[in-house]
This record gives sequence, C-alpha cells and structure tokens, in this order.
Amino acid sequence: MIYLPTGSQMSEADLYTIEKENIPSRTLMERAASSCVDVLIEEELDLSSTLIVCGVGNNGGDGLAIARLLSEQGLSVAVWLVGDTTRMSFEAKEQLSQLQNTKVIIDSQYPKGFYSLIIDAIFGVGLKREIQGSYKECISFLNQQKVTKVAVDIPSGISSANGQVLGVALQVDLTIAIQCQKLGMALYPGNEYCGRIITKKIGISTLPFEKEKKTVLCFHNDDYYNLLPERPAHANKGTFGKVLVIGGSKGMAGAAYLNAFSAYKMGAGLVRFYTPETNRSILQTLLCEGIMTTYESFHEKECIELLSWADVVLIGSGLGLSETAKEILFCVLENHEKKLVIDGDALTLISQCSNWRERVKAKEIILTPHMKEMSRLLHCDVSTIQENRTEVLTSYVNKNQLCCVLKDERTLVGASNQNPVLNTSGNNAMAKAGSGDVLTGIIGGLLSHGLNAYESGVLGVYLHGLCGDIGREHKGEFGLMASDLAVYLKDAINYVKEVRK
Ligand SMILES: NC(=O)C1=CN([C@@H]2O[C@H](COP(=O)(O)OP(=O)(O)OC[C@H]3O[C@@H](n4cnc5c(N)ncnc54)[C@H](OP(=O)(O)O)[C@@H]3O)[C@@H](O)[C@H]2O)[C@@H](O)CC1
Ligand SMILES: [K+]
Repeated sequence: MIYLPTGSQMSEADLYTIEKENIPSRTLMERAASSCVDVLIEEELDLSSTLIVCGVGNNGGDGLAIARLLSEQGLSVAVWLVGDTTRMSFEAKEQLSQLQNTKVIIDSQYPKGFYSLIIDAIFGVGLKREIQGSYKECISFLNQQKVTKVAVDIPSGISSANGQVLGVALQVDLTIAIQCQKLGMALYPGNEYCGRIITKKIGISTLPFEKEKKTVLCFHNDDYYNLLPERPAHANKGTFGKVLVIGGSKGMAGAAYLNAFSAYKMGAGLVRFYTPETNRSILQTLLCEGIMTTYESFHEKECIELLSWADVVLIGSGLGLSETAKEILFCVLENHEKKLVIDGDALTLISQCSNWRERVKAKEIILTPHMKEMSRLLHCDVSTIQENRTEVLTSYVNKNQLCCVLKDERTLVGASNQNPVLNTSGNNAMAKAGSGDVLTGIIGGLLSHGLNAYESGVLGVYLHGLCGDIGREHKGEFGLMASDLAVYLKDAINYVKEVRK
C-alpha cells in the first residue's frame, strides 16, 4: 500500500524531516536532484542538449541543482529562469549562485536553441492558485515544443491536491515524483499530464501524514489479496449469505438483474428479488437462480419478513422514486439490522429526507453514489466535491458513521475512522449503463461472505475495475457491456491470486 499525500501534506512532511530529523533542506534538494539525474540516465534519455525551465520556489531549486549535476558530467545545459527572481526561495538562490561558475547558460527569456530534452521545474507542490501572465505563456509555449519532456515532482499546472489544471498545465512524457506520488497525479485530469511516473525516495519522513486518517491510500495487489474472502470446503448455500435485491421499477428490471447476477457471480449463496410484479417473468427468465417475491403496493409485514431472511440488502438500483419505492425504502432503513447497500434512486430518496440517517438500523451501511448523487446528498454542486473530494468524503463518512463509495473515473472509498482508498483499476469502456448496478452486486456478494463495509467497498471497486480491464481486452473499448463485467469476475479474482504468487 502507498500513501498519496496532497502537496500540503507533503510540505508538512518536508518540514518535519528538516526540523525533527535534522536533515537540512539543502541536503534534501541535492538528493532530489541527484535522484532525478539517475532517472534521466537510467531511462537513457537524450541528454546531449537539455533545457531546464525553473521557477523561483524549491521546485525551481531542484531544477537548478539538476543543471549543475548534468553540467558537471560535461553535458550541455541551458536554464530558463521564469518568474520574479526577487521572490526566490532561499534554497533556490543558493543553487543559482552555485551555477554562476559553471558553463550552464542562464536566461530569463527562452534561450533559443535546439534541445533534446526539456525538464520542467517551474512549479511543484507549492502551486496553489491559477497560473496567469508570463508563467502561462511559458507553459503554453513549452507544450508546443515537440521534444521529450520530464517533470520534476509533478507537471507544472497540476494541483497536487485534486488533479485539476490550474489555468494551464504542461503535458510531459515522464514525471519523477519526489518521495511519493501526490494525490493529484493519481486523479484525472492530472494523471493524463504525467506520462509515466517514477517515484524516487529521498528520505523524507512520511510519519506526519501516516498518522492522519484522512491521507489517501492506494492499495497494491497483496493488500487486495489479503481481503479476498475464504471459501471453506465445508459449506452450503447458507454459508455464503443471503442477499435481498430491492430494485428495478417498471422498465428498469435490468438494474435488479445486474445486482443479483453480480452478487451470485461474486459467490453469494442465495439471492432473492423483491421487485414490482411487472418484472416477474423478465427476471425469472433472465436469472432462474434468483428467488422471487413481487409487490404491487407496499406491505409492511411482507417487507419485514423478507428483511429477517436477508443478511445483506441491496436497495435502490432502478428502484424509481414512486411513493411505494419510498415506503419500502424507509421500511428497510427502519427495520433491517444487518448489512445494507444504498444505491441509485434510493440515494436520491434519502437525500430528500433530512433525518434519514437517524432512522437507519443496519449495523453496516454502504452508500454508492456517483458525483451527481453525492451532490444531492450534500446539497452542493459537483465541482465543489471534485475539487475537495477527500475532505468532503472523510467528513461525510465520519459524521454519518458509514462507508461511502464515491464513484468517478477514479473511485474513492471512505469509511468512518479509516483512510480513504483511491482505486486505480478500470477504464472508460465501463462508462455505460448498468456498470454501477454490477458494482453494487459485487459489493453485496462480498458483504455476504462476511467482509465488513469498508473491506467490501475497497475490494469490490477494485475487482469491478479489473473486470473492466480484462473485459476491454476481450470485448473492446466500445463493445463492453455491463453484464460482461460480472462474467469476468472469475478472471479478476484469479488475477489477484496469480499476481500474489
Ligand atoms: N526542502 C524542501 O522543502 C524540498 C522541496 N522539494 C521540491 O520543492 C517543491 C516545493 O517547493 P515550494 O514549496 O517552494 O513550492 P514550488 O512548487 O516550487 O512553488 C512555489 C513558488 O511558486 C509560486 N507560485 C505558486 N503558485 C503560483 C502561481 N499560480 N503563479 C505564480 N507563482 C506561483 C510561489 O509564489 P508565492 O505563492 O510565494 O507568491 C513560490 O514562489 C517540491 O515540489 C519539490 O520539487 C524537494 O526538493 C524536496 C526537498
Ligand atoms: K514541475
């Protein structure tokens, strides 16, 4: 597992290392620069004529130190110093003065020439506001140059906190992340600007953000392997849990089908539909293994009886917003005591009720909103969530004591008192109707094996993304369907086991 700190968390770690571990800032900068030079050599980049574009902060300081190290090897280097040098950081000033006695060309304008490589050391984690004026012109100009580009720490213009482009950003081929990859490099669009990412540790203590439950994690295959549920040999269909799918209004039977099919494919022992009568023959034809109870209107006693049967309830996929849907939903909230996944229309319905959380009895709760549904739950706009997703998610799950799977190109899973986990599996072939219903089913299947909400959310999202990655290989970027995803679950699970070996 790795930490994905924001730039601010990284700056705190820099400071902690300098002050508490007595490693001078200058030493860290030298280590950063020599690590970058190592990468440039290891990657066999053409270093015959390098342009290093430096800002006036410590990212620029890294760039100036790289210029000196390359020049010491007899290589031709030019530095384009952008920004107001009267505002230069102490460390960058030191680096600049060391460069004066070398052959490196230093210019405050673009030093005209033919370059084999451009190194971006304009902004690192210290970038916090929109880029304008001459900085903007410089980055736009560099974007037009058809030369290999390498970013020091993070491409200039990408917010290390949320991956957004702050006015303009440099598209590079390779990013050398100092000590850790930053959160903004894993999120979109930031990730697309980074090219390949190579991380180089330079001895910055990560203790300050390791202690914080709000630091985002990215799991490795082994972490996922450790979460995979066991399938004991002495088992019957009751061993792997009973899942009740409440979803699929008229015309939306497919959503309930995908929930149930995916829960079965994830290994659930028994899956039952509770769905409108109009869906009966459709669902029984699609999934003969699904047990069926149907309704035409709300019957409290029937609903409560079904809840006492179920270990896990999945409610909301294609449920609709009717009065009956609402009555069933609140009956579930107020009576189901075990595990509960709230998806789709059920999320919209709870967002219209200010005290919904107080009414929930379930001991484990997972919400699976996409950005729009999250914005309804929080009564704010989508961009506010996208810009501050970690803070928004952590405060929501802690306030409501539940697990929330915030679906996006990069899904983030949060749970009370746990670090949020950012998922990196999956691809754009999965951006299709029904994909979320499959995820809900997979999570249901994991819950029914005894995993807790956080574990089911984290592993479920990863497996779902892997199904998309494997599925794209077989069905293509255009043709992959949501129902295919669940079919590839067996390959996804095998992949996690195989990589472990
Ligand atoms: N010893 C250490 O600490 C180590 C640090 N390391 C390296 O340092 C990097 C972090 O350095 P940093 O904190 O100095 O920030 P950095 O990214 O250079 O930018 C700050 C400068 O940009 C300016 N500025 C910001 N936004 C702007 C805008 N929109 N438009 C215009 N200007 C803007 C800002 O100006 P100000 O806000 O002060 O007006 C300030 O001048 C880190 O990524 C890593 O590469 C490593 O070597 C390891 C050891
Ligand atoms: K940079």
